[in-house]
Amino acid sequence: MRLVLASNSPRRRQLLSDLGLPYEIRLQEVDESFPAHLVRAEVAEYLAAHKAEAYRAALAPDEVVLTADTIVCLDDDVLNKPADAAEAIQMLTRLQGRVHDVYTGVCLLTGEGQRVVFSDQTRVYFRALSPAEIEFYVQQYKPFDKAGAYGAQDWIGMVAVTRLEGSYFNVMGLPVHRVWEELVKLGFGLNEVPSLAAV
Ligand SMILES: Cc1cn([C@H]2C[C@H](O)[C@@H](COP(=O)(O)OP(=O)(O)OP(=O)(O)O)O2)c(=O)[nH]c1=O
Repeated sequence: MRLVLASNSPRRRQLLSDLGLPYEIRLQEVDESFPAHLVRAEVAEYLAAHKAEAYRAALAPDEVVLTADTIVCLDDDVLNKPADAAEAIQMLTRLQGRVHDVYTGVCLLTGEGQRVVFSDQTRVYFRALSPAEIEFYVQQYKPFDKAGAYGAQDWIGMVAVTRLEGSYFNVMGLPVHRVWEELVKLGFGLNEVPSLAAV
């Protein structure tokens, strides 16, 4: 089986590399809109599965494509990527001092048509941030490629996140523990992970 990662996200590439399984990148433009009636956990799974469908026709029988989508949920709202600095500041002003949930949906689709879709939830606690801290973060880090306008792995993660319930890697964009578990079921294994001596 050969693994294909269909993702533009540098965090997902890094996490999958750290997991140790060899993979190839494949990319195609996919629309990221979703039906309004879906509830939170369903949105991430829907988008991950929707992304995978774009690759189905071109998959070789021995390939499995991995797609994912991360969303940030606050109250009843889904926060996607901010369009500009003003929207990023607005999102972070809402998130500061609050608890929110991050969902990452993942789809694994094999060339033979087997499809596994799952999602993971992490609860993230933010302490109160000052307007100056929020503005500093947005100006310096320009988090426009990140759901909810923040990266738990960068400066704001250090100064704002006081507590996590669930997987940290899930917040970064890939619930690697679940990905590993499902890939093992599909036939991947330790024999594909290079030993430390060989790295
Ligand atoms: C909440 C949070 C999100 N993110 C990132 C993960 C995702 O890359 C991004 C959410 O956008 P996604 O639409 O999930 O992913 P993407 O468009 O970057 O990549 P692709 O669709 O090609 O796979 O936000 C962080 O890096 N850190 C965080 O703490």
